[in-house]
Amino acid sequence: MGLNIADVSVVYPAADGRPPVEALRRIDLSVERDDFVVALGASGCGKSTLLNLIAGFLSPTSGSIMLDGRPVDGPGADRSVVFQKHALMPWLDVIDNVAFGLMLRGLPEAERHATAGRFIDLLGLGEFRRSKVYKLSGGMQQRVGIARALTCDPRLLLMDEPLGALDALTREKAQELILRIWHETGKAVFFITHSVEEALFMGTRLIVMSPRPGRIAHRFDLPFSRQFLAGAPAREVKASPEFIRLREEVLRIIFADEEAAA
Ligand SMILES: Nc1ncnc2c1ncn2[C@@H]1O[C@H](COP(=O)(O)OP(=O)(O)OP(=O)(O)O)[C@@H](O)[C@H]1O
Repeated sequence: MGLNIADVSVVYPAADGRPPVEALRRIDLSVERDDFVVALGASGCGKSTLLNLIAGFLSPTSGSIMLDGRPVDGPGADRSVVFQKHALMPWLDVIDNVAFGLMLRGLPEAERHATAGRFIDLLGLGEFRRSKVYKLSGGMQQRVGIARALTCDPRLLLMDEPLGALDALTREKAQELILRIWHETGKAVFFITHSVEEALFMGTRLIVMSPRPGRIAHRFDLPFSRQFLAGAPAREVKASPEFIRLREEVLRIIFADEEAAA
């Protein structure tokens, strides 16, 4: 069970005089419950295309995508997406932003506020429930976006560079928070980042993609998030010899792709 992507290719058709783009070629990937799969790779290697396929925003040109044994043929409540730009509604307060998906499902206010409140507390935003989101910092707004995604109780959380716009310190704190929440809620996660350090720290599995055509070029099983969740300080994990060795190995792969593309 879980997500199963089998032999998936995507070709964007020719448009406006531009030739077709083979964005993904023959992708095989499974994401099980409790997996935290991170996708990393040079710009244009198809990471967002892959996420959009899983979200059901896009259909594959060939191949199949199954979630819990059923074909993915459009967006669904079993998947939630968190983007770098959080697309919150600035005129609503935190709780109504977080409860928005539940409102669309027709749940009564008391019920949706009770559920939303649990995730607001989990994300450390309890005292800001009634604040308008435009008054919050970028990091807090991103936490509102994550709480909103979790409130819909998806099987799979899809995150497209969710921390890319945050400053370094807030980003590290947010990484740790997301790992704790992942651990507590047992969600499967598919996470895109451009940061090698973030990818290594957060994933249980890492796929490194290569461009033209987009494909999975390398796969790694990672121990670091579990070391952190078992009590090791994050900076200590990120400074360990094994972490640094893998970081250099992955950086070499990505630099080689960037140079080949230049
Ligand atoms: N709607 C589209 N029509 C045509 N080509 C597209 C479309 N969307 C993406 N592409 C092309 O498909 C390839 C993969 O794009 P995609 O955005 O999935 O890569 P990415 O790895 O997410 O890139 P980045 O890291 O820059 O966000 C790129 O060559 C891109 O230009």
